Amino acid sequence: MQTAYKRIVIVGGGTAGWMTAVAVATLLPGSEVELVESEEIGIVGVGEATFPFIRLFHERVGIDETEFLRATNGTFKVGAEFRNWRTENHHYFHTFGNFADIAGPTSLWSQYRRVNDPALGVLGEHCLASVMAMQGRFVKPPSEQSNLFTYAYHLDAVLYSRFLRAIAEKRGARRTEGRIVGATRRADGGVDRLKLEDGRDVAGDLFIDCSGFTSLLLGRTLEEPFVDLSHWLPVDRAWAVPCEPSGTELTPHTIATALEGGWAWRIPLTDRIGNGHVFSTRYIDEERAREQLLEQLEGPALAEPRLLRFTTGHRERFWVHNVVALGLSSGFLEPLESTSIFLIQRGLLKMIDLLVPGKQPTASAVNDYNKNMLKAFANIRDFIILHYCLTERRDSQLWRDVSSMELPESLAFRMHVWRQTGELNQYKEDGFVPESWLAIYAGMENWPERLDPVINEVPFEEALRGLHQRRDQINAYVASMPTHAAYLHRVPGR
Ligand SMILES: Cc1cc2nc3c(=O)[nH]c(=O)nc-3n(C[C@H](O)[C@H](O)[C@H](O)COP(=O)(O)OP(=O)(O)OC[C@H]3O[C@@H](n4cnc5c(N)ncnc54)[C@H](O)[C@@H]3O)c2cc1C
Repeated sequence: MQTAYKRIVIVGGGTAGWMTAVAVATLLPGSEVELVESEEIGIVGVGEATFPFIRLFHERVGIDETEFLRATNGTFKVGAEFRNWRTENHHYFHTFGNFADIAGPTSLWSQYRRVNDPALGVLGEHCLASVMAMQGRFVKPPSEQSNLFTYAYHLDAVLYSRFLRAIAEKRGARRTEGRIVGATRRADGGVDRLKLEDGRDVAGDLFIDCSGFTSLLLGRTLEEPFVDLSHWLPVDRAWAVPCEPSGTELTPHTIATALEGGWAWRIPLTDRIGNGHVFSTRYIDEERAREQLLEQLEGPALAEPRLLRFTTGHRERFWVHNVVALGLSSGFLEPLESTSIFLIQRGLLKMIDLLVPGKQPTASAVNDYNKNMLKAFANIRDFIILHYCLTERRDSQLWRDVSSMELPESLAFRMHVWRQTGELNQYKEDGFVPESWLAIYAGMENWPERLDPVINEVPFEEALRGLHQRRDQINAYVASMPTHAAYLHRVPGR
């Protein structure tokens, strides 16, 4: 049985558009799927570091990992390394791993703080995935111990769109080439049909707006207001350029290096390194930002750097009438934690779950969808701001401003609770798990003012021995793993 929306039209063929086409063609059998895109306009073509949710998405839509890695020159990602964020020459890891217990008498971080033994190194050395990143090694978690850590990927964004397109078309999605110049509305305010430049019309029952920053339907046609977040997330430009790999170790993680007016990314693929400098024109001009990026490259540039312009923020609502926006058309919160593709996949699967066959989603279900997406954006917004506001750098205006700015109330409250009580379970929600918040707090050396006395239930010597043992076990396990490059060579067809 098909859903109330027989004809589903997708506007745009970037990562968001083709992911949507695959999901709709696979999970909503009986729907007619048409994707309209303009080759002349092209796609944003960045977005190459991901979040572990991508694996769940691939599983739901039946995408095979080996085929995906081969098609996208993909590599594995266990997290990110943050360089120079707290102070210059300081670095830490935020990986998709755990730190054993995070509350109660055996809380690992609390015992680590309590025993205060310099020989134990930084807290990251007690997290398996972070040690894998530090040593450039990778294996998938054993299936019986999948709670040890999880992983995501780095991918070539252009190849990923192509790969998804081939799958979507094979599963019945139809592609229409053409530039959309407008849309006609129904009596209830929804969209009736798209108008193409050459005079053709594309009619639909449900329109998924994946048109990128132009937000053709939700922004331009329906005029849904934009919530500007640039007072908290001031970056507004990025230079992006691939370069040849230098022959150094293929890291199983992204690197984000803080600079004078923003930060630079390094994303390793099997054939090249993706680089970018995300910056704010309030603090550095475009030319200087371009120079800083080129100075950082570890190998010859493979193209001219490309400039991307954006404003951080999102639409007030994401699903209005018969239009749902996914991807950049719905909003963008800067790429520091690789959350944009995650938000697309999350919104997409939630939308599909609401399209119950034979029923129109109720107004309250749509309302819940909007609230839920708003919350997801707010949580990620807070998590990204955390990386900036804890800085101890005062060497340029960007760092002076972000370290003294007024924070969103939700974040200020969380940070207060952490400092006062060491409580992390308040972070149990979609997206970033408590361990992620702990990784940033620990990495930035931001600790609670006192430790919960309950940890004294464990004798001091026992706690100290336990920490040393765990660290030794992690080191021995990681030493037995292949390097990330060697592991990738085992992917068939490489
Ligand atoms: C600097 C930067 C770095 C990023 N890094 C990451 C990252 O590491 N990880 C991550 O998860 N995300 C990242 N993102 C976000 C990520 O790039 C996007 O979420 C992802 O690529 C999806 O883009 P999209 O499909 O929404 O838009 P686009 O790729 O821009 O696609 C828009 C589509 O709409 C079509 N279109 C637009 N107007 C018309 C028209 N008038 N007629 C017909 N067709 C039209 C275009 O042709 C295109 O096909 C980054 C973004 C930026 C800007």
